[in-house]
Formats: sequence, structure tokens, C-alpha cells
Amino acid sequence: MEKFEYKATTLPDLIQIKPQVFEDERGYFLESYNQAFLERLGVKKQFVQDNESCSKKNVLRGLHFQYKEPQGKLVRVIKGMLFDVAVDLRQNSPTFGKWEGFILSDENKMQLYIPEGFAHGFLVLSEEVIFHYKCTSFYRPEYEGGILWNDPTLAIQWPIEDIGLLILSEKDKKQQSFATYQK
Ligand SMILES: Cc1cn([C@H]2C[C@H](O)[C@@H](COP(=O)(O)OP(=O)(O)O[C@H]3O[C@H](C)C(=O)[C@H](O)[C@H]3O)O2)c(=O)[nH]c1=O
Repeated sequence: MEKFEYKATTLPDLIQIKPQVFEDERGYFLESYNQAFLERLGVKKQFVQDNESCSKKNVLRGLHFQYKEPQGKLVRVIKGMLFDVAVDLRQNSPTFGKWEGFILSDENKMQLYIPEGFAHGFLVLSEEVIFHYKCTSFYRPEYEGGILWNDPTLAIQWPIEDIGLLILSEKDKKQQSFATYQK
């Protein structure tokens, strides 16, 4: 019995995943990750590092990627709700420079597999979010790249209620333009 549903997206290899939730009078149980399932989806690389972050409402983290030793990411929300964005930076991809956004929440239990070669970021919509993700390569800050969240070429439609309330790290305020990565 397949304990996960999955759905393709507009970006090749970016996959939406929904685990089966087993509820009973105690609460719920779900398998948050199953290697065999991901291998059936064609995800061959092993995960080597898990990350967790907690963010307040209006925090925007991103857009980040590693240009060497790139990371494939299996992302999910444990608490709260956010708008998650993946941007295809694979130079030879037919969707190079295209993005897609998804609402991930503790309600919908939606996960994303974001392949290597994508930039990733999210905007927190609930009072607080606890975000968890698995990575296929180790963190290598010396290889970290970034694109400005509001790059005019990407034109990501972030569901921002009040831009004056946006919370960004100093690093994310000064990220590169997308044009830097165009051939
Ligand atoms: C990513 C990472 C960070 N750190 C340390 C470095 C800093 O001292 C602190 C916060 O790092 P940073 O501000 O880069 O964290 P985020 O803004 O959440 O970065 C992440 O945000 C977006 C959404 C991503 O998809 C990436 O995984 C990642 O870049 O954690 C580590 O020690 N290991 C790590 O793997």
C-alpha cells in the first residue's frame, strides 16, 4: 500500500509529496520520509543532513542555493503555514528561470522534493513556522549563492500582506540579481 501521494509540478523533477496520515483517538502518525518511495520517484541521491528552522510571521528566507555540491531538499512544515518557492536555475533546463510557489502547512502536510540546481526560499504566513528539511549534500557556506527575493526578472508573486513588515536577514537584503546567473 503506497503511503504517499505525489504530483508533478510545472518544473521538471520538482515533486509535490503528500504522506498518508493515520489518525486515531490519540492523534496522528505519518511517515515523513521513505527512501524506497523517493527512489521510485527517481530520487537516487541519499540525504546526508537534516535541518530545522523556526521563523516568525513575515520572515522571508531565501532565495538560496549551493553552486557547488548543490543540495536536493525534501522540505516540510511541522508547525504553521508558509509560501514555499523553488526556482529552476539549471542552465540547460527548459524552465530555467521559472519559479513555482506552494502553500505548505501543518494542515496540508504537503512536502516538496526540490532537486539540486534549484534556488529555494519561503515566506512565513502564520504567527510562527517550524520548518524541517533533508539535504542531499552537506552545508558548504563557501559555495552558497543567493538571488534577491524580489528580483524583477523572476517576478515571484509573494503573498506579502504588508511589505513594511517583511523580515529579512542582512544577507538576504543584499542577494544578487538573477541576471548574475543568466548565461
Ligand atoms: C543553512 C545552514 C545554516 N547554518 C548556520 C549558518 C548561520 O549561522 C545560521 C543561519 O543560517 P542562514 O541565515 O543561512 O539560514 P537560512 O536563511 O534559514 O538559510 C536556509 O534558507 C533557505 C530557505 C534554504 O533553503 C537553505 O537551506 C538555507 O540557505 O545557521 C548551518 O550551520 N548549517 C546549515 O545548513
